[in-house]
Amino acid sequence: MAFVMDWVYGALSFLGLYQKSAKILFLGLDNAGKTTLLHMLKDDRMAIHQPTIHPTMEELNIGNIKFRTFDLGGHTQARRVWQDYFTTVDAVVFLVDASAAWRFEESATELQSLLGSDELADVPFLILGNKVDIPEAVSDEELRFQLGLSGLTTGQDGGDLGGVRPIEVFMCSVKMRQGYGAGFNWLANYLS
Ligand SMILES: Nc1nc2c(ncn2[C@@H]2O[C@H](COP(=O)(O)OP(=O)(O)OP(=O)(O)O)[C@@H](O)[C@H]2O)c(=O)[nH]1
Ligand SMILES: [Mg+2]
Repeated sequence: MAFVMDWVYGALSFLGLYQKSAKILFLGLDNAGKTTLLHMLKDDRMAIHQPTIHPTMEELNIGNIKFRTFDLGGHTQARRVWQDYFTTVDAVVFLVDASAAWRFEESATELQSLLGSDELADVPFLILGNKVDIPEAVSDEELRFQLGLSGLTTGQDGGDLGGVRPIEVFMCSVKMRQGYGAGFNWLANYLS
């Protein structure tokens, strides 16, 4: 909880300087935890959600800063509309269920196609390996390897990359309120 609040205030002071509203897409396969994360950020509680069928826009208004988040469904048919949301995106948060090894290949395919998209060429990607509370969840290194990200990530310290597109993996458990705060803190470094 403290971590999330740290992120909120950290990101706010950062974004506040620039009077910006950030448009953030939450993407990833169905069942990865996108809607759960969004509502944890919004309401700070774990709610049960139906699979997302229709794209949902949520505005997180904190202070005078507006975060516009787009939660898109992850099942195969819903993925077709992802690209309709790519214009003027400030960041992509891509969730992966780190405990579902049988879906890593499918997840890697979707992620690599997003990374290769012209419209998202300069957009920072925060990749969250979710559900580390489940014993079957793989390690950070294993997930990077499975997603084809070995050697492509830019470092968790959030430093200046001299124009290289920021990509990083953070392991987390939305359920346990762990790990994603650090990920958003990292991302805030690259929202200008
Ligand atoms: N154990 C565990 N379960 C989680 C965690 N985060 C989400 N879940 C569960 O994962 C399931 C799917 O979560 P959703 O948030 O609906 O997933 P989604 O990515 O929005 O899925 P779609 O809307 O179908 O694309 C739910 O049963 C959540 O309770 C976590 O950190 N740990
Ligand atoms: Mg959903």
